[in-house]
Amino acid sequence: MTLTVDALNQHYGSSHILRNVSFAMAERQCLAVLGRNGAGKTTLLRCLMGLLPASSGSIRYGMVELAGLPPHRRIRTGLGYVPQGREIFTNLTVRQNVEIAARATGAARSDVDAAFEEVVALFPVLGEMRNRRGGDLSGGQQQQLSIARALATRPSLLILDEPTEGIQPSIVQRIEEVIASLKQRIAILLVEQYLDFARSISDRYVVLSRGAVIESGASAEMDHDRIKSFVSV
Ligand SMILES: Nc1ncnc2c1ncn2[C@@H]1O[C@H](COP(=O)(O)OP(=O)(O)OP(=O)(O)O)[C@@H](O)[C@H]1O
Repeated sequence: MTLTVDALNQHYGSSHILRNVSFAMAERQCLAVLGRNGAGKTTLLRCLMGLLPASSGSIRYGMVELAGLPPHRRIRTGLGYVPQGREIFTNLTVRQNVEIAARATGAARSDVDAAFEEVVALFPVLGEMRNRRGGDLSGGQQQQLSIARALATRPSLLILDEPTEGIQPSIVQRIEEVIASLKQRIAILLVEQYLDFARSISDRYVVLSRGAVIESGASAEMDHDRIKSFVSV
């Protein structure tokens, strides 16, 4: 299914944050969203998920208009979300975190077991830690759990907000491998500070600056130095 964002605007009070943001991404495509801190990337993702109300504009996924739908309905249409800062349930076990996500999409018990085994195949550490509380995991393990939880809803479009931010290098590599392995099976919308990874994994990119799309194109044709000048502080 195609995601089509058209003339999306968002305000925090009187601050106009997203300004007529428009882009489209095809089924199974990977889109990198680039931009400096404060450019509006997280705000864009939260609007896509329905966690923040957009002021105007359209977000269509396939035939469904998402604008106005609550987050759980967007998840049912196929959107999965890995928020910045992970936001796992710290008092629940690893297994319960995944289970809650799987059940949110109406999965039966056997599907929940299958969903858990699938994410353990991607992130073996989560199998070893299945009975630990989320809050007792390291930051990198929590990030893996956050990705696992999003995958347990079986998304056709996975939206990730800086999944490798502040994570130790060995785990960054595992996370990058998993994202790469998902590519071409599902669509991926990735906010990523590491330009090299963003460029290598994505098919297309958009650059946000002060809440507006100022550049977009095919990642293979990305001019590294030019884009770097847009995204570095
Ligand atoms: N709750 C809020 N109330 C008011 N303004 C906000 C709020 N959250 C974010 N903003 C402002 O909206 C703008 C966009 O922020 P956003 O977090 O979307 O940027 P970002 O590109 O994701 O940056 P970062 O990489 O730092 O997360 C910033 O100017 C920020 O100060």
